Parts: sequence; C-alpha cells; structure tokens
Amino acid sequence: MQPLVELRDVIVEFKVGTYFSRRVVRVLNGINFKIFDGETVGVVGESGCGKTTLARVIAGIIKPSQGKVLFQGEDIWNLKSSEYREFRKSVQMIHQDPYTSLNPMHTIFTILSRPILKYGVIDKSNVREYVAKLLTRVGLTPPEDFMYKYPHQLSGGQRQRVAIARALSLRPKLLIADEPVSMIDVSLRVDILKLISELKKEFGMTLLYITHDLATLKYIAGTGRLAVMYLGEIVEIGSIDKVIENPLHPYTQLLISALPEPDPKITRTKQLPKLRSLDIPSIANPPPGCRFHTRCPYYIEDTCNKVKPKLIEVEREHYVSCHLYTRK
Ligand SMILES: Nc1ncnc2c1ncn2[C@@H]1O[C@H](COP(=O)(O)OP(=O)(O)OP(=O)(O)O)[C@@H](O)[C@H]1O
Repeated sequence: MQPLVELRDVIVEFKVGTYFSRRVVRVLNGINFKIFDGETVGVVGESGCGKTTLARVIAGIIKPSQGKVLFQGEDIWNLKSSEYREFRKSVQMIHQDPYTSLNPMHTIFTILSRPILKYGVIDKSNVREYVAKLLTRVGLTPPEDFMYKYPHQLSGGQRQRVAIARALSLRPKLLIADEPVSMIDVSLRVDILKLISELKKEFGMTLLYITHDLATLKYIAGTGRLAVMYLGEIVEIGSIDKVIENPLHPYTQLLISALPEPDPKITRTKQLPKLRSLDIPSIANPPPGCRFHTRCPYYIEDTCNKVKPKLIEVEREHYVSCHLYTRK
C-alpha cells in the first residue's frame, strides 16, 4: 500500500551561532518513516529531540537538508506550483501555542474565512454560514458570540478550538497536532483531545499527534502506531499497544516506567531502570554510536559507544534501533 507520507533518510541541519562561531546542528538524523491513510501516529520524545522539526518537515514548512519527503508518492519539493498548493491544503497543522498561532490583528471570522477563500473551498456567498458551522462543530457556540471577537478576547482553550476549526476548514487529508494541549489549562485538555479524536474519525483524516506526554497519547491515539524519538532519531516504532505492553528500546522502557500509576502504592514501590547518567546530552553535540548509550542501563562497551544501531523489525511491524536486538 502506498503511504500517504513517506520520509526517506531525512536529515535536517540548522546553521546556528554568529558569523565568527557559525556551526551546523543536525536536528533530524536520517529519519525513515511512513504514515498510512486514515491511521493515527503518535510521536513521543523529550523536549528538544526534534519532534516539531519533524512535523514541519512533513508539513512542507522546512526543506530537508538531505533526503526526501513524499506525499502520495510524490516528492513535495519537486511538485508543480498547483500541486504544491494542493499539498499545502491537504496537510494542516495545529500548533503548540494557541497564543501565537492566531493573528492578533484579525477577528476569528477573518482568521477562518481567509484560508477558505484562498483555496476556494466554498463559494464566497456561503462563507459566513461555513464559518458558523465550523465554530459550532468545535464547540464555540453560539458562533455569533465568537465570530467577531479577536484572539485576545478568548481563553487558551477557545483559541485552540479556533486553530482546530482553521485546520479543519480546508478538509485536510493529514492533520498534524503538535503538542496541542501542552499550553492549555489542565482542566480543558481532555475536552480538546476528545474533540481532535472525534474530528479525525468524522472527517476520515489521518492524524499525526506529537507529544512529550505518553499519557495523552494513549488517550488520543488508542489503536494507532507510536514512534519514539531520541535526540533527532526514531528509536522505536510499532503499534501503540505493542510498544506500551512490550517496549523494546531502553529509552521507551524508561518513558513507560515513568508514567504515573493510578494506585499510589504502586508509584511508591515502582522500580525505575537505573540510568548510567541523568544528564541528557545536547542534540547539538550528540554522543557517537547509539545516542542513548550515555544513559542506557544495558550499555555494551565498545559497541553502543561506537556503532550506530540500525532500525530493525524485532516482531511483526515493531521496529527498534538497539544493539540488544542486533546481537541476537
Ligand atoms: N530554525 C532553527 N534554527 C536553529 N535551531 C533550531 C531551529 N528549530 C529548532 N532548532 C533546534 O532544534 C532542536 C529540536 O527542536 P524541536 O522544536 O524540533 O524539538 P521538540 O522535540 O519539538 O521540542 P519541544 O517539545 O520543546 O517543542 C532544538 O535544540 C532547537 O533549539
């Protein structure tokens, strides 16, 4: 089956520093990744591991320094302008920060109607009705109470609902939600996650959900797949159930064992894997070999610190890059 999105050996490098101390930081290091039509894929990893960069590469906002990004089999950086326009319409993103993702100078009506008119989704005469429908669908009712307000007049949760309506307005094939609830009040998070998950089903979209919080991922992605990132690389990928029940990579094991337990007794007695070091290396200066070796409890001298492990299939559709499995 042709994937909706495919990343082939994607490398992203940024130039950082001033003129005299300019250097290159590799933020994505050889990503191979497929997303299939209709599925939900979660990407989890700690802050700064390259999740947003991955999302932006898939959305066509950042051009990879090397490698290819294919959408429906076509290299997005070789598309004709009309095809590129169609691609940009098909892939929509909900950003982390609802306070900066909406233009503060425009009313909600303008924010929602502009992309609709730009891409000719609906006839001009029907725009008001369409915007009202969108607002209602994302729970901003009655829509007249929100349409002519400015973003600063709304709460964080309401703004994120507007951002969801904006993404939805173009009827995208792929919705990328980049930590959509991390800056929203805890009490509102479940409602927003529920809304995204319902809309995904209702509109038959494919969903890429990015988070550093595995607990919210289980909530939204349920039966989908999960990719675990560590310092710019995917270290494990498989169905969410398999990865959570049988995490293969020591880093994934660590993430899962750190999940809060409903029973405080279990939390008190739970043994977390003993890490070699608590320091998280910088993505600007990653360790050689396996990037997790400086922290890994199962570190193998002369292998993990020297050889980069390949992502291999250990059980059906469950991939991991770790020397513990390549040696078997
Ligand atoms: N345009 C850029 N120029 C230079 N460095 C960048 C740029 N964009 C991202 N980075 C760096 O790349 C690294 C990965 O950033 P990214 O935002 O992709 O991580 P993340 O996993 O999404 O983190 P968070 O969860 O904190 O948002 C960070 O060290 C960041 O500072």
